[in-house]
Amino acid sequence: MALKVKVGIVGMGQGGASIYKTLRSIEHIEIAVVCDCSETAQGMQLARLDRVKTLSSLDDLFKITNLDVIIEATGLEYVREQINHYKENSCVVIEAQGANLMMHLIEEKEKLADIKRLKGELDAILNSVQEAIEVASIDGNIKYVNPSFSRVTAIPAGQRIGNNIFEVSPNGALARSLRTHEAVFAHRAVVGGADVEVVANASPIVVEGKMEGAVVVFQPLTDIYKLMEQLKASNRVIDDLQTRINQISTSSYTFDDIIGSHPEFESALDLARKAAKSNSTILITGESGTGKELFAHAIHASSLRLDKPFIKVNCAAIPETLLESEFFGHEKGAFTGALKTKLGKMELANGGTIFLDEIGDMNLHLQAKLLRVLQEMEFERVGGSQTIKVDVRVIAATNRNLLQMAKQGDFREDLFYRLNVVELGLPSLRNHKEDIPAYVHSLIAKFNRKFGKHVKGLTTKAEELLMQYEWPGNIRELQNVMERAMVTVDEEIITHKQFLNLVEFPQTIHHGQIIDEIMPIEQMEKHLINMAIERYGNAVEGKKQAAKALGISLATLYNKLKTMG
Ligand SMILES: Nc1ncnc2c1ncn2[C@@H]1O[C@H](COP(=O)(O)OP(=O)(O)OP(=O)(O)O)[C@@H](O)[C@H]1O
Repeated sequence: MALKVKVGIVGMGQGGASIYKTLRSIEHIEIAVVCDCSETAQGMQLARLDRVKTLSSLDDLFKITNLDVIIEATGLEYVREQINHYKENSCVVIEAQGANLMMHLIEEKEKLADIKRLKGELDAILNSVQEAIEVASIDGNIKYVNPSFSRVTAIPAGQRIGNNIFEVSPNGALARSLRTHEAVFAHRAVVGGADVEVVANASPIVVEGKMEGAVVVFQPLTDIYKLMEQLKASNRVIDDLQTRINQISTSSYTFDDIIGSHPEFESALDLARKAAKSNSTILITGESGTGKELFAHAIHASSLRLDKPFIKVNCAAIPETLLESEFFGHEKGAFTGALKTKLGKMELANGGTIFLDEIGDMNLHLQAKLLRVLQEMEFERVGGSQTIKVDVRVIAATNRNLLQMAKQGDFREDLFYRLNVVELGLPSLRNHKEDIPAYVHSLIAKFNRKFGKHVKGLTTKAEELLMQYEWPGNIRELQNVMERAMVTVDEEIITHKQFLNLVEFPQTIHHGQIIDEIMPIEQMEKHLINMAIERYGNAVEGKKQAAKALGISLATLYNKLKTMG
């Protein structure tokens, strides 16, 4: 441990107290004793708080040995004389004036240490910043450049410092700021003495209200361009992710949402549940409204891919010209309007399931491409050359007879067999009418919630009516009819009249039955056509006979069936 200087202070009024305060913070000084004839002197109280020895008489002070220094802070002649007379020989006496000078020196030294510390910090900052910095005095004399200045301009500090900015870079931001005494922002210029184009900001350096010089901070344009490129690339990634997030959906239904216990329906459910666990491609067939999409959702939701995307593509709804790009995505500029790269549904579905609804409406060209994807799980974006590999499970659905279409050349036979690994045929509602009460029950609960009603059920006659009807639109049609009935009903029980009064609701006409309600002719026509198809069958031969029975040509029947949907 370093030896401490032992100090005693005599006179602890204002002057002595301030000397005391300065000395007590200095590490190598030990204030051994303080002395004042007044116990209440300002410095005496301070010393007592610090547990420093306090004395009220000089006689006691002289009894203390080994003091290195006595500071005389009373300013009184006789006190000084006494101290000089009685002190030990080795002890030095410093008078208050001298002590004050010493304090001043100590303070200056500490300020200097502060400045040095600040300079060290500033140096570290200036050396580490990426921007180039140059400082000049008011007459243009270059005083300082940081390491980045030399990196950007390739001019070593030694060659730059000492030059005059008005000579080496008269048009730069630094010279301008020195001339105008104002800050200069985003100034583009070529650094004098180097061939580098930069963007600079300069500011005057003002000390106590007086301008003493200026400082310039600049970056080469290439750095800025690089940053802009990086920013653009990041934005592209963000855009792609955004598009992904917007487009990715997940399945919304599970098997729990599917109602139906008729044996024919139940066996379809069984097959779907089993197929869900495998990775096989599934072709769901069935008339419109039989629940094909609902099944596709449920299959995805109980497959191993459930937390991956479920992407639906309605092949009939997308214009043929866009189908390929919707499917496989496109590169920026692949065609007019392709302003940016877009991921296709196939890529978005990666890891999950793609549901190809109305697959029978896909054109032959795309069918060929789809076949390749199914076989190799790879494709290229429209306008792109990079092959993209994916892992997608395909569920396709159609209400058309794909096999027949394949035979007529309207659908690729090889694709049909690829899709038809598991064929899941959903029965028409008229083939499992026994499930109607269960559907009705669940629909009443659903629409009670939706419309805030308290409907409890149907009259027997109303239920009979629903059971008699053939439901060409299947469960979707039943849903629509129930919704309309629920909107209009005011009672708690829906009667058959409720259904008859619904304009759109077609009435069942059995063979030989007399029509007792007036209805629009168009509606009547629909019934007759349905009746004929029902009687003679939906196959081409059946339709020929139906047309004959209705007294119209086969083409007219097809047209009418098309309009009826
Ligand atoms: N078994 C069922 N249980 C409950 N709701 C069903 C059932 N089947 C179908 N639905 C409902 O009927 C409506 C039509 O079903 P979905 O859209 O799945 O039929 P689809 O066969 O895909 O029709 P389309 O061929 O016209 O696209 C949906 O609102 C669906 O939730």
